[in-house]
Amino acid sequence: MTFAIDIRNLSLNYNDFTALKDMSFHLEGGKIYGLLGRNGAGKTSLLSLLSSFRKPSDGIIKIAGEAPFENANIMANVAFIYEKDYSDETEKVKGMLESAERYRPNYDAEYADYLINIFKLPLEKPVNKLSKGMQSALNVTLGLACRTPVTIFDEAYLGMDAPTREIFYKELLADQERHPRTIILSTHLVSEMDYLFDEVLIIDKGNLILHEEYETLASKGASITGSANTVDDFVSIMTQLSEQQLGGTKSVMVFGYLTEENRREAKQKGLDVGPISLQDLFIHLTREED
Ligand SMILES: Nc1ncnc2c1ncn2[C@@H]1O[C@H](COP(=O)(O)OP(=O)(O)OP(=O)(O)O)[C@@H](O)[C@H]1O
Repeated sequence: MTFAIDIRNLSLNYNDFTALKDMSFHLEGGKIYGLLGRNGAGKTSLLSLLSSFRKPSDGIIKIAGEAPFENANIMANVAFIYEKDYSDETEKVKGMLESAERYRPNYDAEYADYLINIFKLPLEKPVNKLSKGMQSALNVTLGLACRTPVTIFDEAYLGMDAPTREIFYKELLADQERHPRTIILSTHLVSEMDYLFDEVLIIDKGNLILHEEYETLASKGASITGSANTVDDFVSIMTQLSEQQLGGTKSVMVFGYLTEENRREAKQKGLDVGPISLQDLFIHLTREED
């Protein structure tokens, strides 16, 4: 089951500080959405609104056509997985799984056992005695096994080592294939996780500055390299993200779709056209002006 998400003119204020500004977007659901932004951009603020942890200051949130705040029907179908403080959590891993099974209608106990096994989590250990990475693996296990129509992972990998993160990514893709839902992943590990995303949203200082399909985005930028004058001439009408020059050779990153004709022209002029990564785009789109 997948739920669509509709956000219209959404704002969130913390007293006199505006964390989210007049944000609007639509997620049709059934996909993996990557949510990117610099520190303090507003990712957790947005996700906590979607998860009904907070009420918007202004604007409308609709999940499956309904406002989620204090709406038990919607809240049971949205899971928000984030780095919780488990220092006082004396419940055993086993007990946490049992609570999830009681509360979440789509919970798959067999799949949870499988994940506990591959993450090597001890069922009989109290949660506050687990290492940080193990606590994250438990969170991810609950997030995946609950199979909620909207599942939100807010930097859920924190503390996990690289092999454990790999297991998480692999399981996420495999389970999404079997049981498509609306998954939102907020992350700073852009180059490590970009292949997971169907669509990408970038937030900067409380504004949504980009929402694109990952495939479109990947073809939307390019690096143009060659002799400085020729490069300057070629990119003069394009949106330029950054440039580097070494002697007479220059490389400019541009944002925007290059047509077949553009590419032919570049080739004729002896210019190299290379891809740019989502990480490059992200860095340049959210760079502070000097
Ligand atoms: N409870 C709060 N009271 C006041 N300001 C807050 C509160 N929570 C967040 N903020 C502010 O709102 C802005 C957005 O914070 P948020 O946690 O949503 O950012 P983020 O994109 O998740 O950042 P990070 O990547 O560092 O986790 C920041 O300037 C932050 O200081």
